[in-house]
Amino acid sequence: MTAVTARAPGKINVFLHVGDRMDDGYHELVTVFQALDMYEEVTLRPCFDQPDTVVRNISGNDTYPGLSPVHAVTLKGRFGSTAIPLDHSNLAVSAINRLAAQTGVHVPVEVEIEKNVPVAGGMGGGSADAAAALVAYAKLAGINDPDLLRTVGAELGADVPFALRGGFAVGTGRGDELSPILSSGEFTWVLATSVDELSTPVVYHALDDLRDSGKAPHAGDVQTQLADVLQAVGSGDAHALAQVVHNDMEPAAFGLLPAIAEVVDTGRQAGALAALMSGSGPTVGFLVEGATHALDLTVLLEASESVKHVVRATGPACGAHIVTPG
Ligand SMILES: C[C@@](CO)(OP(=O)(O)O)[C@H](O)COP(=O)(O)OP(=O)(O)OC[C@H]1O[C@@H](n2ccc(N)nc2=O)[C@H](O)[C@@H]1O
Ligand SMILES: Nc1ncnc2c1ncn2[C@@H]1O[C@H](COP(=O)(O)OP(=O)(O)O)[C@@H](O)[C@H]1O
Repeated sequence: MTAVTARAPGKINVFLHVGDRMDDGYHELVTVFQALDMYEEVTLRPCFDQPDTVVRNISGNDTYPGLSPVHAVTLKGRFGSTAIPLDHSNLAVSAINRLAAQTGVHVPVEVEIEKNVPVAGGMGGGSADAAAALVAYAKLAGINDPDLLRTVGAELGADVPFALRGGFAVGTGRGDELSPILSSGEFTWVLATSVDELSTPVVYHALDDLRDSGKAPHAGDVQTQLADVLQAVGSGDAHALAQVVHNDMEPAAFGLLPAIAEVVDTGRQAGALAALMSGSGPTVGFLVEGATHALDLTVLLEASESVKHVVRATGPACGAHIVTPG
């Protein structure tokens, strides 16, 4: 049995409408995801040579009382030096634990995660780690059940089903109920990551507070806006999409981190077709016309003190898939 590598994409929400908080604490979303060609890569190396008696359940929690198939976790890649958990709460480890527990198939592995999506930036890097780990473990363990991967993915996080699917899709419910959208074109983004991080639940709570205190409007009817977004996506025209991108979380995130609004202004003044915070932020995506436009904008954004990295990406990109063996 040889090593298996799978990739899963980061994302930007080109449209993010946040409904009111539901009884389970989650918010009902109507979002349009676009997968970007920045991929997390998860490699699983079987390690049968290590005797079972020394296998430790690195999950060490009550949910998976059995031994975890995961012996070790390492990180690499452009964003691999960022602090993320390497225990049972790592989303790739959690994905493997859940899939092994659900299927009863236990293949001992070492996990390597190559992080190419900015961490805690609203671009779904952790969700992509989970999606890639699910696909890689399924391949290694001979589990041929896409529905099970989707179910386990949704248990791990609302964004995981989209990382599995990729492309363009409307997400409803928690964002995990997906309907694919056809698009005829390719869109180019320049993404400015922040020197600061934002926690997703903190931004959702801040939006609730703004709404409860009357400082932000409660969610209204979304159908017309959504129809416009679907038409723009279908046209493949970046100028058309630029007119309709929208993110309800922006006022909450800008309140928590005013530097995001400054970065948005910098990109707008530099001629971006549109400026849009990705998900719960703080990464800002700028829609551009193509490579030359992207380069000009990159130079200007790199001069901003609030910007950590500037990354170019195009979408739509494909969902989680096996890279090796072919
Ligand atoms: C905001 C979005 C937009 O795509 O993306 P990110 O900014 O995280 O990338 C998502 O809704 C994030 O999805 P994901 O990060 O997978 O969320 P989860 O792990 O399931 O949930 C983390 C927390 O976010 C809040 N949450 C998440 C989804 C949702 N529809 N309503 C919520 O209120 C809840 O407080 C939950 O406890
Ligand atoms: N593989 C992972 N396992 C567990 N946590 C992760 C993983 N990758 C990132 N994180 C953590 O999850 C949180 C959200 O990160 P991430 O998924 O990158 O961003 P976002 O939710 O904003 O799209 C951060 O606290 C980050 O440190």
